Amino acid sequence: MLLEINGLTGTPGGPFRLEVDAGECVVISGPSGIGKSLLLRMIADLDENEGSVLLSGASRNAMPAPQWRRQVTYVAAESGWWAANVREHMHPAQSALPFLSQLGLGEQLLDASVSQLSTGERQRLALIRAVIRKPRVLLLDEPTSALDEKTVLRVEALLKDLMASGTGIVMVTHNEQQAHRMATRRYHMTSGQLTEISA
Ligand SMILES: Nc1ncnc2c1ncn2[C@@H]1O[C@H](COP(=O)(O)OP(=O)(O)OP(=O)(O)O)[C@@H](O)[C@H]1O
Repeated sequence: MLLEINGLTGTPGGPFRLEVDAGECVVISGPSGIGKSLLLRMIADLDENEGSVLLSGASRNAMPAPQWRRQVTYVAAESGWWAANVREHMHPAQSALPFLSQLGLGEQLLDASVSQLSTGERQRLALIRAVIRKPRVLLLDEPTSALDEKTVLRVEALLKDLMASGTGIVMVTHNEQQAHRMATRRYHMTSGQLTEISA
């Protein structure tokens, strides 16, 4: 098993149990404000939590937090940027090029100022920024909420490529059609609990 979560508890409730195999996309849906983002943040160890989280059998507790987050990467619905230009966030910038093209973004965006990006550009660039670091698990929070339908499908195609190469994905989405297209397994979140539903 790629990611094994047991007894995870924190602000959004729990104990949560969740397993994600290599190449899987586990979709979590549920009412607004129920704690879906907080659950993803707990898995990435960004907020206080307790419980067992294993990556290929290795405990999260046995590695420094930056190393964990590099392998199990949270991509927020609204991304934070720490430098003025896009390029400064892409390491190495060259590796972003094929993804820019796949997601319908021009190369010149690498030299754009973050403050001038459209919401949809920022959303796709935040995903690319995460993907080029080759995480083993992606925790995606509403990854296409700002995108038009055609671009949503481009992002989904990229995610399916990543799944085919063994990446595990946990995705929070309110988009029912997207859940249907992407999910290998689905959960519904209600107050403090996850219930498996049919994919
Ligand atoms: N750091 C925090 N500590 C305590 N409560 C928080 C914290 N951050 C958010 N909350 C609250 O916890 C609840 C769950 O927030 P969360 O963002 O996880 O919801 P969500 O299910 O992802 O909602 P949406 O679908 O609207 O994005 C909200 O009521 C929110 O205000």
